[in-house]
Amino acid sequence: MSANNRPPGHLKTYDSAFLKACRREPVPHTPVWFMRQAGRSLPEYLKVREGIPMLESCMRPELVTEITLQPVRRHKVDAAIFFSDIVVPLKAIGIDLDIKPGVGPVVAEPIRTRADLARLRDLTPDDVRYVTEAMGMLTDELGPTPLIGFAGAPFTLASYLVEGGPSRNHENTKALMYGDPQLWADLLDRLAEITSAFLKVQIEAGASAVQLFDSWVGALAPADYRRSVMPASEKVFEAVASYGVPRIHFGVGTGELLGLMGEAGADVVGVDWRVPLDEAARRVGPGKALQGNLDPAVLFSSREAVESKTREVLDAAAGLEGHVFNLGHGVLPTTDPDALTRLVAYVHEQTAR
Ligand SMILES: Cc1c2[nH]c(c1CCC(=O)O)Cc1[nH]c(c(CCC(=O)O)c1C)Cc1[nH]c(c(CCC(=O)O)c1C)Cc1[nH]c(c(C)c1CCC(=O)O)C2
Repeated sequence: MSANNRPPGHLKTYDSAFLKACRREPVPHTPVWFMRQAGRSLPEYLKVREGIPMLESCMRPELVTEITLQPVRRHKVDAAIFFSDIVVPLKAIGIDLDIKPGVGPVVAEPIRTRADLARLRDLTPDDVRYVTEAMGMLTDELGPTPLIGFAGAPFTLASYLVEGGPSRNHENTKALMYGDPQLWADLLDRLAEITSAFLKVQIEAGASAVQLFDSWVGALAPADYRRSVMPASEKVFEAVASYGVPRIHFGVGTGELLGLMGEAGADVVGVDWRVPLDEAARRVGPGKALQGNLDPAVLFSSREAVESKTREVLDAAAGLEGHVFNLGHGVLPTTDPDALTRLVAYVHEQTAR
């Protein structure tokens, strides 16, 4: 895509360290952002969210704008992540679900039969006008700081829909995947359509990059991933390829899947803390940047320990084509926000070129 037909948000942010690292170009310093950087670790977040249910807060553009900007102001991270949730597009097409505090998304009537599939209708931009509106406000406020859009990947969304809520073993999901491969494929294909439409809305509203969260796909063996999940994730990446914005792909416990997750169509592969980044680069192969991968629990230890574990991540990343510093999963709710602010400064200082 040439410079003059890039989406507006992308144009202002094109030369940011974050987008350069995603494109594997030289950077002034290693860019940093944190999954779940907006949220319960920040007192200013708890204050503005008081009395407002999670899903409702995602539908109020002024509030979404404020919450998205909070960690950028406080920590000086190199990118903002849009404040929303992976279940927002499902809610928007009429699925009866809620996000229960301390639990996660809960679906009133799980999707398990062919008849249930009919409840997953297409998502149109009109269904999520509040997203377009919030992103417009945000890209104005953020100026040269990139805004990351995101969506849940088909497998992770299917897990919530089929189980009816969070699950340790994904037994109902796997029962469907192994027991009725055609219904499973049709379900994932439906979710790929919805996810693609949701990402397109965000890119057109000004997102400079998108992240596909396949948080729970690490529960699968590589052969099952390749056969039963990868085609749907590939469809999502393909659907947004022509925009030319970096596509990030992340999951937890995905050491054995990193190569395939890159192959699915990502420009940047997110890595949790279990695989060092140099080893992850060997698994992913050339032509992709990596994102990660400090253990979020490290932030509960001493300042010296945080710095030494961060140094380990930076050393392992030294030979990478492109590196975006992040945690290996989301910020834990009781993290000291000052530890995050110090971490951003430390990575910037250690990698200044
Ligand atoms: C699996 C998943 C979900 N949601 C998301 C994922 C993928 C990322 C991951 O692997 O963690 C993605 C997500 N959810 C949220 C964001 C906002 C942007 C950011 O990263 O700062 C993002 C990117 C806000 C949120 N989403 C949620 C919160 C907490 C709700 C609150 O503050 O009341 C936030 C800030 C709720 C939620 N929503 C979900 C869970 C598991 C929870 C936590 C439940 C709990 O422990 O209370 C589903």
